[in-house]
Amino acid sequence: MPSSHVAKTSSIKRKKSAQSSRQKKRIKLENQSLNSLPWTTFKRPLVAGLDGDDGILELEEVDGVEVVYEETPGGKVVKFNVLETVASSQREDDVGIEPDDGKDDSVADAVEDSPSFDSSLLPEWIKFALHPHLQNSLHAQKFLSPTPIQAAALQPALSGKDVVGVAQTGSGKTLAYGLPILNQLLSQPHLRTNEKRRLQALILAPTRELALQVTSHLNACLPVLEPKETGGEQSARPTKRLPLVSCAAIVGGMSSQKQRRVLDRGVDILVATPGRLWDIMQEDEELSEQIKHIHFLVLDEADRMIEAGHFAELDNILRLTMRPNRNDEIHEGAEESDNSEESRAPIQDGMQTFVFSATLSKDLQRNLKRPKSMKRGKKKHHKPITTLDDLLLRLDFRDPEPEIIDLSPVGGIVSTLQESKVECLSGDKDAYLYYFLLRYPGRSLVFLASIDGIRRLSPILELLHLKAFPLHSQLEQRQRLKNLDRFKATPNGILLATDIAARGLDIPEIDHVIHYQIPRSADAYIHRNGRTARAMRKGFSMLLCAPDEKKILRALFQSLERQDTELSDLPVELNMLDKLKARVMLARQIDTAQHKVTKANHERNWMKETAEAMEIELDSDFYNESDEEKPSNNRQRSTAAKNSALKLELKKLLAQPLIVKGVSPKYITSGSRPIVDDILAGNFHEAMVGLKKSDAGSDIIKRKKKGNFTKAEEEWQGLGSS
Ligand SMILES: Nc1ncnc2c1ncn2[C@@H]1O[C@H](COP(=O)(O)OP(=O)(O)OP(=O)(O)O)[C@@H](O)[C@H]1O
Repeated sequence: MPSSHVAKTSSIKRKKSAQSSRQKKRIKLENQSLNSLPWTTFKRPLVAGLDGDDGILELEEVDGVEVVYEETPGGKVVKFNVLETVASSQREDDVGIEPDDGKDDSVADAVEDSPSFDSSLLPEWIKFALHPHLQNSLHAQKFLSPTPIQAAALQPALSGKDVVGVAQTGSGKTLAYGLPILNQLLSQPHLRTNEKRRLQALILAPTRELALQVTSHLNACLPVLEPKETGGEQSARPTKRLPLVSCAAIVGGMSSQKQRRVLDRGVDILVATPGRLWDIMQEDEELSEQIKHIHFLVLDEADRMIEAGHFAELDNILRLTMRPNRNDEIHEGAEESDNSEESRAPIQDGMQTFVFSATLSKDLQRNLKRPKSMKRGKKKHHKPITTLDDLLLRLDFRDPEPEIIDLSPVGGIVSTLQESKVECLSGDKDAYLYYFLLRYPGRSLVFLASIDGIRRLSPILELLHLKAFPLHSQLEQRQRLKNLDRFKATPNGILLATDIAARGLDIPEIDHVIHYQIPRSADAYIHRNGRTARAMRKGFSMLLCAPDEKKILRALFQSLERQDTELSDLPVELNMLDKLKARVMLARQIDTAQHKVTKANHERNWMKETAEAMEIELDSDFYNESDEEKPSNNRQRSTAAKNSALKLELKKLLAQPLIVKGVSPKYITSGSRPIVDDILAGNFHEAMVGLKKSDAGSDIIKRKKKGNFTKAEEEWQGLGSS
């Protein structure tokens, strides 16, 4: 069992022994295999307890199971007896609802729980006639009206059409495709049977985090069926309630054993990253077979899936969803598929396809509109897919005229977003970033071009007492999720991320997005910015632009059909910046010195360990030299002393108040910038004496003269605070 996935069998035993033997006798026992036990995720606090857990990402427990050791001729055998009357609630947290084997007759109970809903409470949703469960959850989540993309996509999707939806980041695309799927599944007769569920919908997402997020988002719209109390002797024990619709995630980096178990029990909706899904499909013919018969196929952030290099897996998975004749056409001339025989099996003809993204080119949308015959003619000469256009043109839309809904704003600007830039030398970027983070406290997501950049910046910000968490592909999955959790739970937290965090992540209340380097493409710029200003909230983005990046910035804006001059310059208190530069310099020096010591120690230890392992004797020179580097020797002591001195100096600098030019902290009513009124009004900046508390967007607006505002800035002023 992987370390990230530990079963709490000890607690099972405890719980079991606490029961009265009288009750035990009355309960019928059924022997089951380990994988078919009614596992449920063990709820742990979000942040507390994350440390010291040996990196365990997720715990599972089973309730009502007796572990029995049986003596057999072959030795001792462990058996698991499940108490038939007992089962736990099936709701899982981030990985989705884990459905059961469907043998329990409480399914009918679940269906009877269908609530009625007073639709007049949600007048804006009435015309979609959604299932009462969905209306209930929309109301509970305070989604009182559909977002524009939901309003536009729901009608065609509910009436069975294929939909390609393009809408700005944070505009509610997940439910634009999710509600039609959930609506259909909630109304299906299969819920009234005890059969194992067959896969109905497959949602493909480019990253693990996005797949998990989509799963939670959909699960949040499903009713939570409380365990039902049974009367009489067993009244203390709840009976199992099956989820009406089960939605689970299959992603890399998490226990594949558990994910297989979830699949074995049957799910209605599978949200997956192509890589892990394909891995599992290789060993699970039944799953491949089920995918051929799905009713809904969704590609979320399809363009990113191409960037992430999931071509082969994606292509293989998509082939299974094609009708046989279409599959032949598309792959004519291409390599023979491993599944060519299977792909001739009858396919679910009524499959609906939904493709959603914030960025799909107009050309592509036009191409999708073209008659099928033209597309086919063109495809015959095509090589294997390498672009999004290739991929989408290969999708086997059953609908001859997929509904194309493009609500993307011109140039990708979200109206609630205020964009800005700071032009500075490369070497000054750390200081400007530090200035921004101190001047405008809030939750900030900083995008860097490389993992090395994150590794360099992370300790510097820590030395400056800022709470920064890294997120990049070389971190283990559990560390990635941990850091995301910490970032979400830390007020004024900072996430240092590569473009892995650019798409789809819906982290509430990100106030600022900072581009430490110019993003590689216009799409990346749009998606990165899309992590803030979501769901009509205000957001702010800032680009740090070095002289050699200006050309790239201009080109990037040209491809967005915009001018880079539209970006406002962030006002900066330059004398404050000088003080911050000194702190940053010191932090860098300390980090470099620490890095040198760690590196030297690593190398020395490595040499010694390798020599020992290979039973080689090292030269006496090595010991003489390395003796000099022992912690007790002079050189080491002097390095340590230097480091301590630097740290002390930084400590002093950090303790000194940052005072704006013209302010007299002693005589607060005098000086060229009297601060008494701000102090009395409680409107003073805590870290920078002499400045008012404010947000970056308002500071830009204040500096501009009336009439010089861009359209976006005018709209931004009309919004309330976020
Ligand atoms: N009808 C609604 N009313 C209010 N909030 C909503 C509504 N629908 C969705 N939301 C909220 O809006 C936020 C953004 O939704 P979602 O993640 O689906 O956006 P998206 O368009 O997929 O973004 P991205 O392109 O960045 O992936 C979520 O927090 C979601 O809960």
